[in-house]
Amino acid sequence: MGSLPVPNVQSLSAASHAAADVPHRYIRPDLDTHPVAASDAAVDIPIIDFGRLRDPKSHLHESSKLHLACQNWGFFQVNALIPGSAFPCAITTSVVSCSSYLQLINHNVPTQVVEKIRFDVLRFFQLPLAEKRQVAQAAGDLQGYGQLFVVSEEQKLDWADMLYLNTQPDTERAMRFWPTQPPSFSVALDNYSSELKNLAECLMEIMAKNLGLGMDVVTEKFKVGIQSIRFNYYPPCAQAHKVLGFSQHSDSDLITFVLQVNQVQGLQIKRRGEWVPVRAHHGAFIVNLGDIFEIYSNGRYKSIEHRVVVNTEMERLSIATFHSPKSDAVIGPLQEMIGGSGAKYRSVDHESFMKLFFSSKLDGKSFLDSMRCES
Ligand SMILES: O=C(O)CCC(=O)C(=O)O
Ligand SMILES: [Fe+2]
Repeated sequence: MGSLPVPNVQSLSAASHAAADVPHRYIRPDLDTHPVAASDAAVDIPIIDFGRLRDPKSHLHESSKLHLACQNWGFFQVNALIPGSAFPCAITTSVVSCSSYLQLINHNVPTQVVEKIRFDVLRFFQLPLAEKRQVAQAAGDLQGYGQLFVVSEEQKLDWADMLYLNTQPDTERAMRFWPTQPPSFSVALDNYSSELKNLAECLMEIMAKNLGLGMDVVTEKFKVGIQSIRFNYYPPCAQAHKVLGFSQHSDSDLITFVLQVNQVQGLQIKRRGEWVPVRAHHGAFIVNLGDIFEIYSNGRYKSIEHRVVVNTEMERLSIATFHSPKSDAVIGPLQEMIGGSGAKYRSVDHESFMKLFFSSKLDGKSFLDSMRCES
């Protein structure tokens, strides 16, 4: 697997003060042709209360709201702020539905766990390049500091650097890629990883039940087998409107949680042919379903196409946490989901699925399209 070596974008950004300094491999001439909705397009955020989801008296009502939102969009926002507080206290989740997000409030992921990883990742990317390179990707490896999805010398490149690590199970951790600076990074990441795994399993259980699946399927298919975390660093760019921080793609996994580390927006989701900016609240998790969820549900819940734009003045940072089934799982429509219309996707083993994903250039949902059965 692995990715072709490319320049460090943080250094490029520091060196390219004028528009003409941005190398042509990052410039996308067709970017203007993709319509972008006004930045106030994402309004009316419906709220799902996680407490109400767990309360037998209100569960039915809340989970049917969640189901509708998943069916229509498959995009969530998990907000860690309570009104009037300078610090996040309770995690709230919102799901983007047809014209809105949906928020799930009252979820108790400890504030300090979120704040600690946010603080440490900022400190990591502020280190001098030589120090960050202590955990540089090795040739042929996905994990470490560098880039992913670069498969040819011709393709356009993303204006970003990243650090990618396997975090669950412990046996998948390659500690040589875990930063030792700042010194608290590993503990902060370990804590964050466990909390997010629990949160992912909680939400997936409710979603699977909403699809009519029994506890046996939940245990077999919706437990987190593999979790990996990608720290994204998008430096400012003198030609921000001509580059992308992250090419359009859908995630390959079951469910992803994105934490925007600082207050610079940039994530956009595709809705009815238009790119819609996602306004992440401070301390919010943005949750989206990945391709495996779409395949498992035989297309009832869809993964969502998204991309990241960058800023002329300010850096942007995010942490994306991916949850996939166990490595020996079969990735294909669940028997219970196939129904009369037949399987819409092929079944493959998880390893082949991941190899295929990481050896492709990111291009919208084209990877998932390659998994569709001929009709
Ligand atoms: O930076 C973001 O907001 C999104 C990152 C993302 O889509 C990813 O890491 O897969
Ligand atoms: Fe993504």
